[in-house]
Amino acid sequence: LSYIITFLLYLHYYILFLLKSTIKPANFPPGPAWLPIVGTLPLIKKLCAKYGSQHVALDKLRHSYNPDIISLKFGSEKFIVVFSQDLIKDMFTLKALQGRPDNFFIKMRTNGKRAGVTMTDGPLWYEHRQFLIKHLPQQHPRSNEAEGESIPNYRRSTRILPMVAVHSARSGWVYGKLSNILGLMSLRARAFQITGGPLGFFPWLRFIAPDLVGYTLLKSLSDQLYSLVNETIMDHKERLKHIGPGDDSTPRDFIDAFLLEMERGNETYTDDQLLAICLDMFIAGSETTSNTLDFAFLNMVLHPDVQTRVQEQIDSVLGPDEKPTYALKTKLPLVEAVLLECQRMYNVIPLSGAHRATEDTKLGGYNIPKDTLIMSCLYSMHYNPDLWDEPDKFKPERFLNPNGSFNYCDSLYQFGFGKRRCLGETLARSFLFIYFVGILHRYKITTRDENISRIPLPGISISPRPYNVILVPRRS
Ligand code: HEM
Repeated sequence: LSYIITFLLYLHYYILFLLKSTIKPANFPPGPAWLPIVGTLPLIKKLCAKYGSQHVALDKLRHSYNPDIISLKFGSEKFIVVFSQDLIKDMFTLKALQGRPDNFFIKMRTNGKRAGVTMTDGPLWYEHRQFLIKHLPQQHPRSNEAEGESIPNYRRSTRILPMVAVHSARSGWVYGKLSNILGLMSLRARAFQITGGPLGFFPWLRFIAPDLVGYTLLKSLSDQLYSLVNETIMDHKERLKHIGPGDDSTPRDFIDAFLLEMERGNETYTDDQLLAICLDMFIAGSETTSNTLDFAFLNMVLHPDVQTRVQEQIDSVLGPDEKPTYALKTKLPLVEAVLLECQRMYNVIPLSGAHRATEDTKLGGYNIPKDTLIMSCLYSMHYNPDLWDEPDKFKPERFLNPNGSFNYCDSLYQFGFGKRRCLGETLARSFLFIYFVGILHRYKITTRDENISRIPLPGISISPRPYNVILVPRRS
């Protein structure tokens, strides 16, 4: 009898627990009902299947609740998604909303530890973000190499950009070791949505269906990245053995600078933290930059008239044998306008990485309890007809004044905003500019493919569906 009573008691508590998990906090933003255990996961999965991607699904869903802000629940994690420019700005600037989530999916990148910059918060994040900004090159150090790039190589080059950022070795050295890892990174970007999916909320699924939930892929990627970055760090350590710790003039790159700081005894500067930062750079900077450039070339194929105008402007400032540099930016306003319009229409991170409330706070008049996760749907903002005239149309001229000069616009948040704004922004912008100009200077890009899709492939970062192009050299 005592067994039965114990069982019934447990069952009672379990049912109470299940019921409690469906109750929303007071004055929480509106959203779909929460089911026990899974929350709103099944609904979002269904909407993703219907609309093809998470950002479009959420953009549609908001109209049934509040077009500016909605709430969701994935497993036990409470999520808020914001859509209007005002609330997105608040999310990026309110001090209480600058934390990062701390779940299994996120910690898998760093061998189960909370380390690095992109997914940490508090004093560790602040200190290391500042250090990284100080030691990152603000432009591609070998920008002139773009001039010699062939189309097949530009993707590879942009994808190793993060390695170039932390490590000053010749790119050729890095290329040789990276091809497999770059392939895995693409698979990772396609296999997951920005929220991490079921693996983030139900980590035990990795024991039941490791392939299905993406665990095998993530493990293989993090093992290979770890080994590559570790090898690079070991090379740096070997060299620094012969150099005194007090010698500030020696750092060749970010890794050197970090190792010297370790030698000075600064205790948050550890091997794990250095590895994690290098991995962060790969994950944050690789697919984002190369996919942005892919979209830019896609738009040149789709809009040959714009391509011709861009080439005319490039030819007016760059001789046939000259190499592009980032300094040309002010002389090529149309190039800037085209690149920004591509980033508006095909923002590679349409749902920005999640922030976490570090204390109870308010957003848009609603209560946001501590540890709630918040994402901004940049896609909705970049297609908001109140901010953009005919947002579905490719119109680079929206970034130009009537006299053809560049027209700044403050409603484009492709790099985020506020204290967590992308710290690779300048590097990425210089890369995009130099490769875009370098390739259009040399080639006319056309296609015979009549069925090029404008609908991106979904994932953590979106990318164009594969398309065929013909490259016609512009000079013999
Ligand atoms: C076109 C290319 C890129 C785009 C569109 C992009 C976009 C973004 C966005 C939207 C964020 C999130 C801001 C937030 O959560 O509030 C971010 C963060 C970040 N990005 Fe980028 N990024 C790009 C390239 C790069 C590159 C090349 C690097 C480094 C080499 C980089 C490093 C980072 C880092 C470290 C963070 C985290 C900052 C933090 O949490 O403090 N990104 N990026």
